Amino acid sequence: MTVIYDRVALIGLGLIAGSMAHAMRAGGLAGEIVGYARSAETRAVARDLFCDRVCDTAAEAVQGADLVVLAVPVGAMEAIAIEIAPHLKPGAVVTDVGSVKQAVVEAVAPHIPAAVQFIPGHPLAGTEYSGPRSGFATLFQNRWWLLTPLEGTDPAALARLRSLLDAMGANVDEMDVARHDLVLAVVSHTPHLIAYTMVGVADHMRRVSEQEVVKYSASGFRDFTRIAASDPTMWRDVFLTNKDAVLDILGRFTEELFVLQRAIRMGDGDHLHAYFTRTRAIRRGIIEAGQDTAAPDFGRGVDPAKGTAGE
Ligand SMILES: NC(=O)C1=CN([C@@H]2O[C@H](COP(=O)(O)OP(=O)(O)OC[C@H]3O[C@@H](n4cnc5c(N)ncnc54)[C@H](O)[C@@H]3O)[C@@H](O)[C@H]2O)C=CC1
Ligand SMILES: O=C(O)C(=O)Cc1ccc(O)cc1
Repeated sequence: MTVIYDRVALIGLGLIAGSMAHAMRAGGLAGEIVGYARSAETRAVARDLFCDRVCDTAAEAVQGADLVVLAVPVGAMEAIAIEIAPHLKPGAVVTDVGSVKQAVVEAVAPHIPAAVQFIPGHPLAGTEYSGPRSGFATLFQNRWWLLTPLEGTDPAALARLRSLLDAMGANVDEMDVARHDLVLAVVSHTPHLIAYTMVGVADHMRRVSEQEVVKYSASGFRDFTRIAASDPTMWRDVFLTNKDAVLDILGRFTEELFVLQRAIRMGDGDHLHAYFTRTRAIRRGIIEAGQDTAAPDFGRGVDPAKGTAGE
């Protein structure tokens, strides 16, 4: 039980902020946890469940805070940064948890005073649930937490933030901002878009085939529905702000899809078999690297590297 920051301010009190607060409380990592959310109802729930104190404005919440965490949708970051900037304590650290980094850096960094360090971050951990009741202390256990420090970041401030994330159970890594957005477009953003699309197709089908799609949905589709139940505001902002990287990956995805489509049409079993053998090896590589719990799980719940994947 070592206090790492005397006062932590959480701006936005949903899944991620709530999980951070639970984890900090469980580990005794913060002297005081102060929170701000737009709605009085969210503030009241957060006060009951995980905040020591809540404030009616973000400006008030950050006063005297040693660490400020921006945990709102990516599109809301700039307005918050503008509001809190004049009230930040010199020497404080501001971090964020947004799923996209370039857009957040552009929206937030220009407003942060020189006496305050801004260290952007992103936990690769989440669920399809949102809001102040959805958080839990173990969300970040053995999950990646990527930091994308900017030029001139104070090494001591970075080390302190890393020690907090570490104490919450996360595996911390540092990455360049642009690389982060490209990698996340591959492992998280585009897969989410594909899930949204597939569930949309099934919804359309349901109108044709009545209840069968829901009744007989096997686990591949059920995983898609879980992902497609994620917060619409958050994901709208992800796609609007990581536009270039997602469009790049989506272009590659459609090219591959057309090749597979043609192989099916032509009855080219050899092509399909070779392709699926290659993708199975990628899954095996993830398991062997011990990363199966630290990466977003878009899998079918059955491990093809260990047994039969059929159902
Ligand atoms: N949900 C997930 O699986 C993950 C989310 N993230 C990122 O974390 C951030 C927060 O996400 P969650 O905690 O999941 O969301 P959430 O929906 O559970 O909580 C968001 C909070 O922000 C507040 N908020 C929303 N719009 C706002 C606005 N315009 N102005 C001020 N406050 C506003 C909401 O009232 C709520 O308190 C997002 O930037 C998201 O990209 C990062 C990793 C995983
Ligand atoms: O629930 C899932 O499968 C996720 O992929 C969680 C997630 C969502 C958004 C992120 O930026 C990081 C992780």
